[in-house]
Amino acid sequence: MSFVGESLTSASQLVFVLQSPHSAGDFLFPIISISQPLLYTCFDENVWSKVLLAIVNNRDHRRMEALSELTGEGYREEIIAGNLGDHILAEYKVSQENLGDTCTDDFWDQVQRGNTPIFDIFCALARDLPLAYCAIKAIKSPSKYSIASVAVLQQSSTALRNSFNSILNNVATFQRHVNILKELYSVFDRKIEFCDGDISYPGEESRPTGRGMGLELQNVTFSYPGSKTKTALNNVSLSIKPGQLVVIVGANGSGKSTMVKLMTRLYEPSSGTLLIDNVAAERYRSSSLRRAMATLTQDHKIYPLSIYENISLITADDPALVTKAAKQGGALKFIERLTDGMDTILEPRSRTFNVNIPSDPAHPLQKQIDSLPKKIDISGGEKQRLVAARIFMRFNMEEVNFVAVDEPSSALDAEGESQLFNQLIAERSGKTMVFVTHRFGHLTQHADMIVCMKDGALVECGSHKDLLKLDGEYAKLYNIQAGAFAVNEFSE
Ligand SMILES: Nc1ncnc2c1ncn2[C@@H]1O[C@H](COP(=O)(O)OP(=O)(O)OP(=O)(O)O)[C@@H](O)[C@H]1O
Repeated sequence: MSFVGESLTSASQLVFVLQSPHSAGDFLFPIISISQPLLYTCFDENVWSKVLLAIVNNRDHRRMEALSELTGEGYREEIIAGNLGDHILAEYKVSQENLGDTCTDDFWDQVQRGNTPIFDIFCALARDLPLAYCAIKAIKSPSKYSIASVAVLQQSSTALRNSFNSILNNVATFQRHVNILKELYSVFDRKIEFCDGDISYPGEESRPTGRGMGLELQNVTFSYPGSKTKTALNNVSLSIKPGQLVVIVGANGSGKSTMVKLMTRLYEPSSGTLLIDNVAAERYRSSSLRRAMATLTQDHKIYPLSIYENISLITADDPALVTKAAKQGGALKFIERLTDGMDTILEPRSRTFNVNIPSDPAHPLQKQIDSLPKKIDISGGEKQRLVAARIFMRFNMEEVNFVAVDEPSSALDAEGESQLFNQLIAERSGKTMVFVTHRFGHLTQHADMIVCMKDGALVECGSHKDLLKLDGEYAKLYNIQAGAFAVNEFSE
């Protein structure tokens, strides 16, 4: 309908121009009038009218994109806890240097820049050609063009108004750009609320502890930023001795993960104190403290890098160590099944731009699209094994003496879970370990201490036997799980 409407409008305008007393019989004028659209149609290099596929295949550029994605919200806690910031930055710089002068601008910007302004200048001139034509005619025969000259004047004033408008728009755009620049530089004025200490861990002041880390929470209360009324932890005091295996249990939302986040210094207590090896935690330089910690949580993500780097990113580039960690995490079998093994990128970042490509699978560009690297799906449990391998990589390092494991086994099968826990326990060689779990069977009976949480408070603390005798919250949770097995046995 729109096409028909436009065609009718054009035809009637053409008839009007041809019948006009000033241009009767003058075919040049209507041709001049439509010269601009004709120029565009014949000579414009318009990508939208083509069938086109553009692919970013520069390895370094793709790596830079993947690394910069790691600075996003979703990975933040993990990157901070793993002390990965500097490493990612260094890797990014290497790729940036490899990239050299290669342009990284968006595809459309590059196409735009490829056009010289000459064509646009011709088109702009063509737009004003009818006006110039009328003016020349009016000068040549003033008596004939007295009314037309008024029209010309009116058109000139319209043109003047348009150009003035564009100047004002430019001023507004300029102001907007100045504001964006100001915002950019205001980053330097941001106050960092997290206070970093100035002694390294293990420092001279921290007690020599062998291989484990001693942690003590003294009357710790914590509310998440933004939730002013609800406290996630309420006046919690707990002492974990170097080398102890501690299991934290409790109902959903009782504050278990929060406690681990405070111990690993992802958050600071709102009040109360955290002592690490008898020294206030905030006195340590956080990077040195985190080098001594390894955390495995349920939220760990797969990085958009190769499997090898997913395991080794944090530490050394040593294939033997990476294979050992993959084995310990229970990931080696499924990695070996993948065509590219350790080099597989599970979630590759590929940038493509396609225009007007028919969905016909036989079309050559459609075949190209199909041959691009795709996301390789692995199961939730396999992902968790991969993340576990990453933690083993850190775990195997001499300097790590505190390991926090926050319910990483939700997607693991029973065998995978028991292997993971057994490996961690067997190889802990004196490291302090804190496990958060809902499944009691494997861990609580090995634990030196069980901490039972309820509504943000520490309600019970002791060994499995002690807490069962107490017949309180822990016994209630334990009996629910034990009862489930009893019912199953009975029904069989
Ligand atoms: N990022 C957050 N912002 C605000 N509130 C939060 C945040 N994370 C947790 N909370 C709240 O803090 C309380 C304790 O949460 P936490 O995750 O520590 O519980 P949990 O015992 O680990 O639970 P689950 O067993 O479900 O993992 C909950 O009430 C929860 O809603």
